[in-house]
Amino acid sequence: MPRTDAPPKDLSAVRSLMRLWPYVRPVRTRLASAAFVAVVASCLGLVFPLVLKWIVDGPVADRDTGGVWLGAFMLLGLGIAEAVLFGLRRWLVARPLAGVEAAMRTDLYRHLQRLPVAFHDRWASGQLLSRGTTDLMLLRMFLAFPLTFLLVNAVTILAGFIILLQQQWSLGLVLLAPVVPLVILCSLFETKYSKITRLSQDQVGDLTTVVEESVLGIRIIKGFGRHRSQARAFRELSQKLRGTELYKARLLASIWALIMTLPEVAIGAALVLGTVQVADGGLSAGTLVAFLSTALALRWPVESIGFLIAISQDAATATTRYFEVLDVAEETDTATTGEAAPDSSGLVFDGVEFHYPDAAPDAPPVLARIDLHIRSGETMALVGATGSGKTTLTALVPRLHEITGGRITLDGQDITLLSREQLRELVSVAFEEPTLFSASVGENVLMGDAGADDEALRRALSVAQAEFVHGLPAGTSTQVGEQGLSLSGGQRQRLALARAVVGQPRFLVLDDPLSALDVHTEALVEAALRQVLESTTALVVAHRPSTVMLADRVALLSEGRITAVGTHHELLRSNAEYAWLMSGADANAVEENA
Ligand SMILES: Nc1ncnc2c1ncn2[C@@H]1O[C@H](COP(=O)(O)OP(=O)(O)OP(=O)(O)O)[C@@H](O)[C@H]1O
Repeated sequence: MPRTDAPPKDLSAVRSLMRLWPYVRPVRTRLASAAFVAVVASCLGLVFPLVLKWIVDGPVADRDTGGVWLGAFMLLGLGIAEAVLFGLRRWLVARPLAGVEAAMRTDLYRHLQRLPVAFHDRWASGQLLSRGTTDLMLLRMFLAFPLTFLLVNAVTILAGFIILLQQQWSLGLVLLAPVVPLVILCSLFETKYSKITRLSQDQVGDLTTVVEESVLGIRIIKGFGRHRSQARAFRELSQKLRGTELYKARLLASIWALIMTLPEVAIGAALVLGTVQVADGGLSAGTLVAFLSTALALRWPVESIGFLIAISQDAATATTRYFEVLDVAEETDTATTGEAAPDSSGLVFDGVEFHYPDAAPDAPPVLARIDLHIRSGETMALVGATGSGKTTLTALVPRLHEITGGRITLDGQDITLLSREQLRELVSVAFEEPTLFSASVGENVLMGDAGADDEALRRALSVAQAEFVHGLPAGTSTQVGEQGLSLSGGQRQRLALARAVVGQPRFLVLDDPLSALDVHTEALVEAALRQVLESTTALVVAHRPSTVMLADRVALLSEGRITAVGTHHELLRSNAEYAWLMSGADANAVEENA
């Protein structure tokens, strides 16, 4: 399973979250208004004790029933106003935050499409999926709730303590006493929690990868009766995640217990001291009621801090994980206008060298000193033992991987100096593993040339001997299932071939495109392909003599080097490795047909 390669950057939570600013900027007015409304609503909660003080020291002490009713209506009005303001806050943030999440998800998807193949080789798909789903959901939750409430609670606590100190400064100081230990405890908690939250989110990514692999590989799992071992592997991973989540919960529970206990003890102490002061006549009963009501009103803002810090830390980790992907450089376009005018020299590999970015530094290159000239209009077959580097060589032409030495030219133009758009117009590819998308048959083929018309589609289907599509329930509009799994391997390969030829490219790169066809269909496709190859310059990876026969010449790739070039018959006579490879293929073909 490929894994992520980005080392987690040790950014503080605030610095990580600051990176969200470009996405939050467009909705900053709404968010600021929502925060303002929430601050007002929360501070309204602090007015209740003042009204209570007025009721106790005024109408209750004076036995004024009318005054008590007036106080009760004031309290009711305050309650309604508080509820309406909190509702307004929710309404203000809901729509813009859904927009922020959608914009971030779109950017991530767009960026993933532009990242080099080497990146996708290294990163597990589940890690990318979890960043685009759970991580973004965490971020939306953070922007909707903790971001506002950290501010709201801070303002409320500040305002509350000013009121408390004004009412009775000595009791206020008693309540302030737990602040210092709480700040120290919260900062210790944050450090521990940030590590465990990173681990948990990475484990969610690993779990997503396993689910995705199992769903895509369900045929293999069932075919080999591996469902029990797969389920066991999944259980082990989910147990690990469960352990991490339980540890997280324990951490959260312990900080929450401390955050709740210390203020409660302080309130208890203030209550005892306050009662003594009332008994001594140094404090009015109304002031003590107001004081204690204010302290109780501050309980939730204080107690929720642990929970808010935890969600903020989850969000900071999610932000780091999101930007780990977004910070990876996209493929660059180095197109220059001063490039030589095209000639008709065909496809030339000139001293090409390549090693995979993740290969060990001392490992020999996968391809070394490749010099190969495929003349304009010529078809060159590429033959070699398994693992000799054929697929790698074909992937270099459309720049799925960047060469690490030498150069490749198409009709005299260096491929690294062409824009990717120009390159895609010149070169078409079909791989051994034909990938189709959840779209109609026609749309899948037209991916090869978005501007192609119905006539071009019909011609491409005919060339690839894919006329079976006309017999499908909705013809070319028939939807193919995920990854084309509703079609047979041979049908998928023919559609992939049709996709490669639909744009009538000048250069065609085919990686053993006929491997999944039966002998009769292969003969038909070959006949049609022969016509296409006449008008293009082609490099075709071939394993069987029948495919080699389509080519004008053959290049033999051996351990990453071109060791012989010639016609099929020349090489059969003069090259033992080639003769062995071809006879091996023959033997296989005989076995297959037996
Ligand atoms: N993404 C990758 N990262 C590192 N090494 C790779 C990667 N892909 C392939 N290789 C290595 O490069 C070498 C050549 O692989 P390649 O797929 O090009 O061979 P091939 O000739 O096409 O084989 P086959 O005929 O079996 O398809 C192999 O040793 C393989 O292990």
